[in-house]
Amino acid sequence: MATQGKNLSHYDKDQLPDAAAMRIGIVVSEWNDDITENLYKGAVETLIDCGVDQFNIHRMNVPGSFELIYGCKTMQHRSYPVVNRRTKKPLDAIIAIGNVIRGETAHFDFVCQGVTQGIKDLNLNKTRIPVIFCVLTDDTHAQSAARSGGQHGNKGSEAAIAAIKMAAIKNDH
Ligand SMILES: Nc1c(NC[C@H](O)[C@H](O)[C@H](O)CO)[nH]c(=O)[nH]c1=O
Ligand SMILES: CC(=O)[C@@H](O)COP(=O)(O)O
Repeated sequence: MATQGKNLSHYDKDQLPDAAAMRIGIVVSEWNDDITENLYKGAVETLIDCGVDQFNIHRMNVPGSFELIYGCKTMQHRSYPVVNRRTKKPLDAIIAIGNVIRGETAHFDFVCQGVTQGIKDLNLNKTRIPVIFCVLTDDTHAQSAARSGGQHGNKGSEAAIAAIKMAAIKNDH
């Protein structure tokens, strides 16, 4: 089902695992920040609505979507200082937030392919911390706006739900 057939912000809290003790990292690209900030807002609001403590949500900014790979890897390996200094416990999941909009050249295709493959690879490494793909790859700004708090909901909210579900899988195995 394409996004047009569903609302990205719809979820049922009663169907989710307990997220009260979860620690979530969010890496945010600064390219198209009008879109990525809305995605971040949607993700944080949903995480808190589902029981995640706001002090257990850790943010990192990177220049563009291609740098999401390095930023998420840094968080995974716990070298990032923001990870809970007191408990020194690793994160339970990471959300990668970006927005790539097609331009005049093939750069769009290479950035999208690179980020997709890079984030896929991060889900295969030894840290076992899942990285959620919250990268809008659209032909127009209007499509991105519709998916970051517009008529189709907010992909940031969808990513927050995925992060909670995957964190539970990580912690149960
Ligand atoms: N055109 C977009 C980019 N391009 C920048 C790359 O992501 C990267 O930062 C640069 O190539 C340096 O390594 N990034 C986006 O996130 N969105 C775009 O639309
Ligand atoms: C995805 C991009 O890097 C793209 O927005 C850059 O635009 P252009 O292809 O016109 O240089």
